[in-house]
Amino acid sequence: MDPVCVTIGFATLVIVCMVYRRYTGISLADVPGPESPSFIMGEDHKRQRKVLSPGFGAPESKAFLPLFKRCAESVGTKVTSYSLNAHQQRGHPQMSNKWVDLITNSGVESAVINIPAWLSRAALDAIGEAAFDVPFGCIDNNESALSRAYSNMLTDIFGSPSSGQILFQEISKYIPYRILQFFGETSKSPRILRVRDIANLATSVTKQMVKDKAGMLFQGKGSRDVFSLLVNANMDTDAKAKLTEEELLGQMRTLLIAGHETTSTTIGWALLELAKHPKIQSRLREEIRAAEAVMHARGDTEFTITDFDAMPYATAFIKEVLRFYPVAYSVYRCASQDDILPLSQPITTRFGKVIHELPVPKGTRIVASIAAYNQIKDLWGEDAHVFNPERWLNGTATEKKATPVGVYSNLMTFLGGVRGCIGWRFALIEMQVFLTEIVGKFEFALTEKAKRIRREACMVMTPTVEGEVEKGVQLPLRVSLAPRTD
Ligand code: HEM
Repeated sequence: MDPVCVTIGFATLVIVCMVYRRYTGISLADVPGPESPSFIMGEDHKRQRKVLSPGFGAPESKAFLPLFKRCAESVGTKVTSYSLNAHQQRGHPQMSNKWVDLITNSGVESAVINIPAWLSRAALDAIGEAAFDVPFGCIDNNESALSRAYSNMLTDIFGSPSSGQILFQEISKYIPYRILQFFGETSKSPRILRVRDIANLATSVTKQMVKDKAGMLFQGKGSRDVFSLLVNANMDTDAKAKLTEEELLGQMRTLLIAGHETTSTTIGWALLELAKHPKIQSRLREEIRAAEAVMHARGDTEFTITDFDAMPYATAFIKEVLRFYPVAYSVYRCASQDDILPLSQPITTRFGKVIHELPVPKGTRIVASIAAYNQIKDLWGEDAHVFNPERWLNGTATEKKATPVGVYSNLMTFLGGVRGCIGWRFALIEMQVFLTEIVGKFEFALTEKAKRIRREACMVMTPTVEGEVEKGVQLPLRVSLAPRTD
């Protein structure tokens, strides 16, 4: 079916459809926990979303800019615009500083770095501090329990399922939930064991954080992290709408997962495109350098959101990365009621009938492809299948769409409607900060393995190497220090 058909009326679908709890089997729900917003439906979802929203507004997300910068860059960054707590003021070696060490110790002025292994930990540190005000220290210690638990998590659990596993997922919808739950709790399958380990660790980490947080908030010491805002919003909510402790834990576990793997993987794909396209890389770096010069001229040492907004090429590049690599490539829904979906363009069925609307009977399971929508030629131009940031500058992608969708730039990457990504601003700022920091400092080139990178569908679109899929997430790029003329 033409992708247009899949996506027409997408926004309507999002509103009328519910997350189909068991579509992907029990394992998915068990990672963030059944009480997480991703798996809650209807009124409960509305209630949870209302309490969570104050933590993700534009000012709240912007306030994390210095923190993201610190997680991306080197020791002892001077934090200016956001008053960090004692943990956060403590400078510790961060990602790009460690890369400089690897390059200088290599003896050949460049090093092959497996990018996701670093970005995932840096993003985990960022979400730890931004969402919970807790320094996880994953960049410093890749042997920490959290680093180990999340390393290769998605490929281990969802990557390359066997025929038997696909069959099981399919028939699981006919198995009563309690039996599935029992299976989840007792199975010795390596994938289910992995889910149980992560779920247990996430529960114990989040429980401890809730305990610490409750104590601090009780003493009036809460800060501006998302969880403090969440707990405060929950306190102000009337009794009926309040979240239970289980729900609070579910929220935190969801943020841990939704908030780091998505953003770090997107940044990884961005670096791959830069390695593939040296001209795009140079142009982006030139714009970063020019913006640095402006920033230094006014006596600042850090970019502000206004600086990022004044970088048209960087903005176009990030939009193109989000279009070309929507890491959450599909969403899964089940119609909660009969509906009829109007089509903006008629389609011809297999039997030659031209139809202008699609009937969607209650119970229909829908896999809506975000990746397909983001490459519709009618919307993005004839070269929609090509990575080309220029489309955002020359008008192909910037024209006002007849049916605007999504929360950002008509892209479906963060979805839209009542279940759209709550963390999209947060993700965008994190990407701006990480990319300007690392592209300003480092140059990226392809390695032989990077020429064999494939998109692995494991809930998040992750990079693996063709012929080495069993090794999990890999994106080895050759990294050297970017030349400076100033
Ligand atoms: C590039 C980065 C990201 C992408 C592409 C992305 C994409 C998405 C998508 C497509 C959904 C809808 C999933 C569905 O309904 O099946 C979603 C939901 C969600 N995202 Fe994101 N996300 C990103 C980053 C983040 C970050 C940084 C956070 C938090 C700090 C976050 C928190 C959430 C939450 C809590 C939900 C569930 C919302 C709800 O059901 O009400 N995401 N995201």
